[in-house]
Amino acid sequence: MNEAFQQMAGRLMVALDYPDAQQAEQFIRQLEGIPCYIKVGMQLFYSAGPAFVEQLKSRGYSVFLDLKMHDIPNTVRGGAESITRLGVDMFNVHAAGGRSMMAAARAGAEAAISADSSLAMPLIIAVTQLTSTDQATMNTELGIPGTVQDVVVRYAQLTREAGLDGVVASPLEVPAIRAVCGSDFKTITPGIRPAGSATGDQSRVLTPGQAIAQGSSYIVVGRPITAAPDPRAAAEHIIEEMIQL
Ligand SMILES: O=C(O)c1cc(=O)[nH]c(=O)n1[C@@H]1O[C@H](COP(=O)(O)O)[C@@H](O)[C@H]1O
Repeated sequence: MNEAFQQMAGRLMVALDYPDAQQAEQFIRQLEGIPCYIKVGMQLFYSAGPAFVEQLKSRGYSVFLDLKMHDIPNTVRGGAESITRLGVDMFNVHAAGGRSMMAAARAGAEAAISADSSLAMPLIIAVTQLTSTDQATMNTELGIPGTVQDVVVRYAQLTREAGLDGVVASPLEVPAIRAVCGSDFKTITPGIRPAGSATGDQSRVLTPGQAIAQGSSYIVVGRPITAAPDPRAAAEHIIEEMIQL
């Protein structure tokens, strides 16, 4: 495993969308030695709980806890404080909760850090428009007018003004986000589909190489790795593609 591979592996977030700790653990063992980021989402967290996250951290993994908080500011503040105590590297909220809700997430994380100086400040990220949402759904079902790209950029600006570190968006929108929010503002991009793989419920997709070429800070990949006949080979193939572009 050369240096370029190791560095790029750190920009691959593998979504551990499994029903329980045992199945998640079996999968992780197949990726042993690949220094990728691990994303724990609702399915696994609601089943395996904080203990599983703490165990990943004690084994040296970088962990993105994807619980997409969206609630009143006081509740999100408390949630962010509890999440930060788990020692995760990144967590997220919905930008649709608004500026004060996002600022409350930051305040909660800061409260946890000031109570325990052994903790590091996690990156706090806001979801703009889910990558499963297409233009028609956003306009008609959600009642939000305009293009997806314009709405995503507006949410990204609001996220930045609220003091958060970056957004979740499709890789398609990354150049527009970077143009407005700058290159230090993180872009976390799911909606990744290697050429020829099933899109499933995702709408706004690009390949791993295209996403890196667009400027994504991190790409999030679930089923193209977890459902592959050989997950380790699938992950390695994706990292090689990321390096080449
Ligand atoms: O916040 C996320 O991670 C997220 C936001 C979004 O807009 N779209 C999205 O797919 N995700 C997550 O990214 C992962 C994508 O998984 P796959 O579609 O299987 O590659 C899932 O765990 C989703 O929960």
